[in-house]
Amino acid sequence: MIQFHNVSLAYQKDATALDTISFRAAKGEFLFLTGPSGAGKTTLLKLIYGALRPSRGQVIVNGQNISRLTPAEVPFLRRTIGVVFQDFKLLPHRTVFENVAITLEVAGCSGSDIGKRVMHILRQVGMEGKQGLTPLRLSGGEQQRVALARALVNEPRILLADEPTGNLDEANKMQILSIFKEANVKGTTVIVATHDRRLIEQTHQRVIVLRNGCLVEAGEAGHAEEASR
Ligand SMILES: Nc1ncnc2c1ncn2[C@@H]1O[C@H](COP(=O)(O)OP(=O)(O)OP(=O)(O)O)[C@@H](O)[C@H]1O
Repeated sequence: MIQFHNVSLAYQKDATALDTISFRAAKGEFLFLTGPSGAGKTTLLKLIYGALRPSRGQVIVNGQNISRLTPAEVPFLRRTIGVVFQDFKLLPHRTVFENVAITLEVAGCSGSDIGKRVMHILRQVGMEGKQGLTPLRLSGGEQQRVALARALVNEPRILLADEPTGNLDEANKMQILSIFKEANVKGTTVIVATHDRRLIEQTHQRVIVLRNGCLVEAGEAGHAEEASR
């Protein structure tokens, strides 16, 4: 499902953010991406959803080579990937409902379908009753849940989450983690970038460790045969 072959990424000449990274994530796998600040976690996620193209090597997502996608093909790739950004990227003047509905509107769903699905996912993340508020009236943790709802509402094939529990207390962290697990059980491939060692230890999932742009540990592939397809 996701394959990196000797991938390097330099934002500028002589400033390598990722250096010769190779790994595979199988369909339906759940893995953590960790490493110190500046190690390259966000950069790696950006390569998966086509926001960056590798300077060298190949990134293959859903069987497509990211470097070969035309600008018109990128939105189709993105519709299969839900992303929870580190800074949430919620639209400040739209309501919670509208922020989540956007994913479905872009995918061309009908109005009544959108209403049902948005309310269902808002219930799942514990945000029912707050659908009419704008993000500025929400706490950091609530904004994080809305970002998660927006990423999951279209039942993506891949979920990428960048520090998704940063602002949360322990109880809320566990709730978010259980939402990830539920999506994963339904078949979504989940990649979570985090500094949170406790979160990683509690879940016993595969861990990829980056340091200074290099992959220093890739864990065990959960579904090796599927990964090689
Ligand atoms: N847009 C950019 N232009 C230039 N350099 C960048 C850019 N974005 C990131 N970098 C550099 O690339 C390296 C990797 O950054 P990245 O954001 O991927 O790290 P990270 O592991 O996600 O860090 P954090 O845990 O702090 O979010 C860092 O040295 C960073 O300074």
